[in-house]
Order: sequence, then C-alpha cells, then structure tokens
Amino acid sequence: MPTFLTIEAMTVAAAGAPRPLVENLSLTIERGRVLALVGASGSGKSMTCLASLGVLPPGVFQTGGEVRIDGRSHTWQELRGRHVAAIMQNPRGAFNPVRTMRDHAVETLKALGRFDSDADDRIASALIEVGLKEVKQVLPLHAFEMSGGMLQRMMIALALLSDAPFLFADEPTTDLDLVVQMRILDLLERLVAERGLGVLLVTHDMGVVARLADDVALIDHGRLVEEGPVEAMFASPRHPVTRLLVNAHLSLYGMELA
Ligand SMILES: Nc1ncnc2c1ncn2[C@@H]1O[C@H](COP(=O)(O)OP(=O)(O)OP(=O)(O)O)[C@@H](O)[C@H]1O
Repeated sequence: MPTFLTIEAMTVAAAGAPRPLVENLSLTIERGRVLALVGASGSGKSMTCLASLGVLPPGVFQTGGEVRIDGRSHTWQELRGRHVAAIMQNPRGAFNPVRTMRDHAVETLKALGRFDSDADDRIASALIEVGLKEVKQVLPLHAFEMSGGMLQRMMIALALLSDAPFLFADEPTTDLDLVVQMRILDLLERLVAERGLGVLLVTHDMGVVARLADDVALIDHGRLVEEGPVEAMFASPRHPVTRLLVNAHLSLYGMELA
C-alpha cells in the first residue's frame, strides 16, 4: 500500500486571468495523517484540489505540475477512485435527485470496475462503517428524503467503496449544523485511524483545522506561504494571513494571539 501522495509544482491558470490561480504549489499527504489546506476565500484551495484530480471547470487549465504516489506519476484514471477518493461541499448537489442511494452505490462500483456478486455486501458494510446502520431503509431513499448529515455520510460511504488510500475532502462540513459537523469530523477522524487514510482537508474554518488536522498548509493568492504542524501554526503563526485566521478563530473564544 502506498504511503505518500505528493502534489508537485501545481500551476493552474484561467483564460484571460492576469496571473495564475495556483502557482507552483507543492504538498505532501501522508497515510494516517490529515493535512489541512487553509486560506481566505478565493485563495485557490479548491482549484488545487480539482487540478490534482484532473477535474478543473471549463476555462481553467493546469499549466504545470503533477501528482505522484510514492514518487510515481499516474494517469487521472488511475488516481481517481483507485488511489484518491473525494468528498465535496454541498453533498445534496452531488446526488442525482431521481436516483436512489442504492443506484448511486451501484453506479460507483460499476465506474470502479468493482460491481460483482459481493456488491450488496460491500455496499452494506460501507454504509455501516459511516454510521448509516439501517441499510435496508437507507438504500431506497432519494437525496430529498435525507438530511445534510446523512447525505455527507453517504458521500463518504461512496468514497470508501473504492478502498482508495487517500481522501480529498473539500469543505466537507461547511453546509452542516454544528452538531452534525462534529459528528462528520468524528467519523473522518475514525476513518483516518482505522483505515490509515491520508486526508487533504480543504477548509477556511480554523475550528475544523484545530479539531482534525495534524499539519496545516496556508495558501494565499494561489501560493503556499506557510506550512507546519497544527500546534505550531496555532501557537506562533508567521504569515500575516495565518495570524489573521488564527486570531479570528481565537476571538470566537474571547482570546487573541500574544
Ligand atoms: N470557473 C472559473 N473560471 C475562472 N476563474 C475561476 C473559476 N472558478 C474560480 N475561479 C477563481 O479562481 C480563484 C481560486 O478559486 P478557488 O475556488 O480555488 O478558491 P478557494 O480558496 O477554494 O475559495 P473558497 O474558500 O471561497 O471556496 C479565485 O480567484 C476564483 O475567482
């Protein structure tokens, strides 16, 4: 099983934009650890994620860089599903409204080339692993019949069906209420511990970072400006934007940086 996923010198540009949206950005994600990619809105976090998965929106292009697993380059087809699974913000929008949860699970297994006689067992154990224990009741549901928290759990279950060792999670709790956020973060933490997943967690929420991340990388205007263990980032942030984010977080608790 691989140990490291490295994003190397990733550069992303948009047609007509005067400067790159992401510039020469390198990150390493290690199995069993959570790397938080933080930064202000529009700093390039999602573009880094999307470029690394080869799914940039129309008009936006990767102009440099690559993704390696333990030093080896891979095609997007090999990366997506086999090595990296992804969960995104707004799970409701990710589901086809006229298809059931079972349809989505079957479609995911078919896309991965893993739809065989064990499919039903595999789907059931993925649902149980993410806390959707009433499998028979959940599988016939459509997205509109489920809460945001259930849908995010279902997205994570679909990600687990691939057995990919790395997970990209782009703002996985942003649209959820605080109690559900906490439960999803608990679930991600358990999956990192039990499956040894390596997670790239995209967020602008320093509360989420404090709760889940081992390491933090800060991006500003598409460039990596600070990187290190989470404790150091909170105790002595160096870059002005990191100080701003940490101070904004601490002020919620009536505290500020020394
Ligand atoms: N489809 C697009 N075409 C051109 N530029 C885009 C497109 N989508 C986003 N951008 C620009 O790319 C830059 C980076 O956007 P990105 O979505 O990666 O930021 P982000 O850090 O993830 O922000 P947020 O936290 O708000 O999601 C922004 O300046 C944004 O305006």
